[in-house]
This record gives sequence, structure tokens and C-alpha cells, in this order.
Amino acid sequence: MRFIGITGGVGAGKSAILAHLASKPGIRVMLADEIAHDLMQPGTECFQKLKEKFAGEDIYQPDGSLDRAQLATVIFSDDRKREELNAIVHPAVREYVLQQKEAEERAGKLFLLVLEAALLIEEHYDEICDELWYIYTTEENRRARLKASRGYSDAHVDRIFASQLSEEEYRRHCRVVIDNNGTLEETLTQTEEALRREAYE
Ligand SMILES: CC(C)(COP(=O)(O)OP(=O)(O)OC[C@H]1O[C@@H](n2cnc3c(N)ncnc32)[C@H](O)[C@@H]1O)[C@@H](O)C(=O)NCCC(=O)NCCS
Ligand SMILES: Nc1ncnc2c1ncn2[C@@H]1O[C@H](COP(=O)(O)OP(=O)(O)OP(=O)(O)O)[C@@H](O)[C@H]1O
Repeated sequence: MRFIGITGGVGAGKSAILAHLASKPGIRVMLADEIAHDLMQPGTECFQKLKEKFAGEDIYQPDGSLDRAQLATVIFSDDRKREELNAIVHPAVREYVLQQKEAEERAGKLFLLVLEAALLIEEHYDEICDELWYIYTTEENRRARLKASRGYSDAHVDRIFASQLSEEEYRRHCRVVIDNNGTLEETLTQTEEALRREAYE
């Protein structure tokens, strides 16, 4: 089993590529943000730590769970708060990912395990992944797509861009680059080519 990490800036189109990979037999896709979400549910250790660190912040829904939109506003407009959240959540995500990797290795049923994470490089997943892939989409295209599909404002897009790595940094760390500036069909063709080229199939 090979273990690859997939990353790229907000709105790069990772979801569609990951959904395609997940639909193929022998491939399992894990999403770091989804794992983080589960690990931050009320009653968990992360939830309790966040409650202490973010005391006074209005980041909860009426049912007591975290309000993602509010949390996003807080962490993308305050570097210190984002770092505090990262320090609480990311070690737990990494531990979970490592456990899953070991379990899948033992089970021996997959030929490919995939992890998607925004902070793959910053969190040194290169240490546990066999290789990293970068989904490249220009800032201009990502901005337009995010405004159209999620109704994000330019200011919100700017804040998230500022919290993520530059194209050069992503390219420096990732061996495979998938260009998602064209149609999704072209992107999925590149994905299939990369799978063949890397001799995964
Ligand atoms: C901040 C949250 C609430 C935003 O959720 P929402 O669905 O509204 O996000 P949105 O679709 O606008 O995408 C935000 C973008 O920022 C990325 N991102 C998420 N968390 C972080 C972070 N801590 N630092 C930098 N980028 C991040 C996402 O992957 C995505 O690319 C959510 O991503 C979250 O709970 N983040 C904390 C957990 C985390 O660190 N997840 C990423 C694990 S690598
Ligand atoms: N090749 C494409 N052409 C046009 N639109 C696209 C293309 N790829 C993705 N999109 C659209 O761009 C938007 C952002 O894509 P997506 O949600 O997959 O990004 P993401 O990288 O998963 O984002 P995040 O970083 O928030 O997880 C979506 O509305 C998606 O439908």
C-alpha cells in the first residue's frame, strides 16, 4: 500500500479529485478537515481545550457544537488564534491518521491510501506519506469559483489565501502536480495519468 498526501489552496478543486479517487476500488480517502471536525465535537478533549483557549469567543451554535462559519472568521483573521487551534487539533488529527495508516497496512486490502489536508506541508506529513500531490489552480480561478459557489467575499478569500502557502512552496514540496485550471474532465484525466505513471495501478 502506498500512502499519498494531497494538498492545495482553498477552492483548488480537491473535493472533486478526491471523490473520483474514492470511487475507485482499493483506494481509501481521508479528509483531515473532516477528521478534525469529528475530533472537535462536544465532549471530546479537543472541544474542551478549545473552550478554554477560545473563552469569550462567540463560536458556538445554539446546540453547543462549534459554529464553523464563526470559527473560520476568528481563525482566518487572527494568526495567533489559528496557531492556538492548530496546536490543539493537529496533533490529534495526526495521531488518528497514523492509527488508520497502520490499521490499513495490517488489513492489506488497499493499494492506495490518500490523505487530503490543507496543512499537509506545514504539519510535516511528508514524514509519513510516500509522496505529496499538489492541486494547482490559480488564485484568480479559485477566487472566482469560491465567490460563485460559496458566496465568499473578496475579503474572506484574501484572509484564507493569506493563511495558506504560496504556489512556489506547494510546488517545492510536491512531486506530482495536477492542474485544475481547465475543465474537471481534463483534471480527472491528469489524475488517471498520474496514477498510471506512478505505477499505483
Ligand atoms: C476553519 C473551518 C471552520 C472552516 O470551515 P469551512 O467549511 O467554512 O471552510 P472553507 O470551505 O471555507 O475552507 C477553508 C479553507 O481553509 C483550510 N483550513 C482549514 N483549517 C485551516 C487552518 N487551521 N489553517 C489554514 N487553513 C485551514 C481548509 O482546508 C480550506 O482549504 C474548518 O476548516 C475547521 O474547523 N478548521 C480547523 C480544523 C483544521 O485545522 N482543519 C484542517 C486540517 S489540515
Ligand atoms: N475544473 C473546474 N472547473 C470549474 N469549477 C471547478 C473546477 N474544479 C472545481 N470547481 C469548483 O470550484 C469550487 C471549489 O472546489 P472544491 O470545493 O472542490 O475545492 P477544495 O479544494 O475542495 O476546497 P477547500 O480547500 O475548501 O476544501 C467548487 O464549486 C467546484 O465545483
